[in-house]
Amino acid sequence: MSKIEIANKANIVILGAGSIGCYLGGCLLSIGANVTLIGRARLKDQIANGGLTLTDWRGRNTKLKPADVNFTESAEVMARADYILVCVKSGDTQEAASLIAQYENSDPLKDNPVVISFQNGVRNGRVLSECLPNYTVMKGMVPFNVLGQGDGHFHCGTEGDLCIGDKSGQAKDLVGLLEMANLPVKVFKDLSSVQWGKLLMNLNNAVNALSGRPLLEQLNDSAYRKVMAVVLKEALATMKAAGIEPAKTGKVIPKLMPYIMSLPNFLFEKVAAATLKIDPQARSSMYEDLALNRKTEVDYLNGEIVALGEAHHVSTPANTAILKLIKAAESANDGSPMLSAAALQHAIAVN
Ligand SMILES: NC(=O)C1=CN([C@@H]2O[C@H](COP(=O)(O)OP(=O)(O)OC[C@H]3O[C@@H](n4cnc5c(N)ncnc54)[C@H](OP(=O)(O)O)[C@@H]3O)[C@@H](O)[C@H]2O)C=CC1
Ligand SMILES: CC(C)(CO)C(=O)C(=O)O
Repeated sequence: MSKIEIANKANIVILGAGSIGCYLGGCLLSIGANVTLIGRARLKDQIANGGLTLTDWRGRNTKLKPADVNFTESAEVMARADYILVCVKSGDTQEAASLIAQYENSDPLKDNPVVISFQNGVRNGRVLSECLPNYTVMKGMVPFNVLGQGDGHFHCGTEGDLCIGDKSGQAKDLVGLLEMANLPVKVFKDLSSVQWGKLLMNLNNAVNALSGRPLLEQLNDSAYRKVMAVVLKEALATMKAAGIEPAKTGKVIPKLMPYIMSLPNFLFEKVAAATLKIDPQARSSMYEDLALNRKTEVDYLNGEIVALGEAHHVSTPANTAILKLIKAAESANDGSPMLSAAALQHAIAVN
């Protein structure tokens, strides 16, 4: 079967059309794949008015007309899906799973759809599997950053290949389509170590959100990096105690990450020049959550490290402090607190 035939055949549903959902779904739509986005009215209206625009740091500039984007608020389309890409925030996974379950065995001629979690954190795949025992559930990992720019425009500001844990080859058609849409995919038998590796990178989400700075500016500041070095050291210690081996998901091997973060600027620039392909405007998804007064995923990122530390008797004061600062920012409902690196160092007791 040709890729175009596959494109016409596989029925792909994106559950949670936000930054990642619209970007993945929009890229797939741009090659003619059969995709429906399930999301909220506010985005439906934006897309109905001006369509969907996808840009990236390499110069992608894809514009989809309103009529070319199948966007719905109704979950009913899942009854006919071959693939469901779960792109909601971690706190909404349980509800997403319940919605999917409502359409179990809808089509007597087809198997239940393959469900793939394209979410951060290490729990979502498990939550979906537990709620959907009669489905094939796969873990996915999105390495790049996507930020909504308003008016149905989503910009991808960093590089990296998508990853999928697929031991049965059932994601083959989807992988073919993603690659055709210029979204390269690495397929693994088991994605757990990749997810723990990505979690290490995502520990910067909170620091970035608290700083209120673009990622590049924050990472180029040695004082913010010093905070990250401590956060990462703690995380690596908890993982070691738990027998978890995080995979390298960026260009640096995990155990070197705290050392790279501790380098002075002139050395960091040399070492990181090849690794920091970050658009000057890119920010973490947690920054976006604070800016839009939404609940963040901190419980599934730094909170995961705190929980792992508790379970394995490793103290995690820096991650605990960061977790508290994010919770305080969530309660304040006033966007990023724009904390200086000195304030963060003080909070996590770095001297
Ligand atoms: N943005 C990024 O750069 C990256 C994000 N990720 C991960 O990807 C996942 C998605 O993140 P992101 O795209 O930023 O999140 P967004 O908040 O931008 O998108 C999720 C969307 O799903 C909607 N939603 C939630 N539940 C439902 C539902 N039951 N039915 C329909 N729509 C629903 C949300 O609406 P509402 O807000 O109203 O609930 C929101 O619009 C997260 O786990 C994140 O960590 C990974 C790599 C990079
Ligand atoms: C791509 C990255 C690491 C950017 O911070 C991310 O996963 C996020 O923003 O949630």
